[in-house]
Amino acid sequence: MLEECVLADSIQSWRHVFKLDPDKELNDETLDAVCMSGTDAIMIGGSSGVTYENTVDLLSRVRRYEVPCVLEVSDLEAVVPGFDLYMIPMVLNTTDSNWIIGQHQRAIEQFGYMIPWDLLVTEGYIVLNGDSTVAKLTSANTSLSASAAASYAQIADKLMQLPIIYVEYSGVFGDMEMVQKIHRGTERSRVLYGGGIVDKSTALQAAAVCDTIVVGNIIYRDLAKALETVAVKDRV
Ligand SMILES: CC(C)=CCC/C(C)=C/CC/C(C)=C/CC/C(C)=C/CC/C(C)=C/CC/C(C)=C/CC/C(C)=C/COP(=O)(O)OP(=O)(O)O
Ligand SMILES: O=P(O)(O)OC[C@@H](O)CO
Ligand SMILES: [Mg+2]
Repeated sequence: MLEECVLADSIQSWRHVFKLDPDKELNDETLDAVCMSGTDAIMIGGSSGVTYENTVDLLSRVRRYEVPCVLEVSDLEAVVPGFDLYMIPMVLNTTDSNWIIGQHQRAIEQFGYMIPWDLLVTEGYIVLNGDSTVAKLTSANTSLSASAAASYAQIADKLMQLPIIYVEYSGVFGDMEMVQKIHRGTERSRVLYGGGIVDKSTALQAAAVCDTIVVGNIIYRDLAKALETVAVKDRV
């Protein structure tokens, strides 16, 4: 559990994050290896099938460990108290305002005075894998040139001053030149990259062009390969 005074600032030092999906089965042995791996944080989230029940269940299991645990909010029904931080995605390249501000407006109206604002961290998502569930769900315009993607990132960094830009290729390894261009054009926002990191090699390639890598699906397919990715923490 993080100390309150360093909560939101702590993301500035993260190099590696494991993302766990409450909608997927994970045995205790695998969870133990993930939580004890040396990763900087566990992010709980998914784009479908996330419920209050499966989120509470996973949080309570991760809480047996000291590693920070944050919730990436994708569904209001699954907002569970007790996380270290709440990551709030806004999809910058959506064609439907619901995914950039609509759900957020309704959430704030519904939760009102209960919102622990200090624990909320906004993520400007740039969704780039057109075949992913998240791209389809959010009607993202994924056919972007590198300069178009970089300009979305500059909106997040300079106009909106968001703490995080999340370059999301969920399911496939992305275009590292594009990620590098996004990163180079960003001054203040931390650039997270996720998608198709499946071993030490892909982890190192991605880590070279962003601030923080996020590793998801491989945990469920090949634990040993997933654990290799933590090696990025040894490199500057
Ligand atoms: C008392 C207490 C604890 C209160 C909590 C306070 C709180 C958190 C209040 C809510 C404040 C707020 C503004 C909430 C926003 C609500 C909301 C639902 C916003 C919409 C978020 C959004 C844009 C969702 C779209 C999907 C998305 C971007 C999800 C992020 C995670 C993601 C991309 C997972 C990928 O999942 P995966 O399953 O791997 O996907 P693929 O199948 O595509 O591979
Ligand atoms: O599941 P993968 O492809 O590793 O992607 C991680 C994360 O960016 C998903 O939101
Ligand atoms: Mg996933």
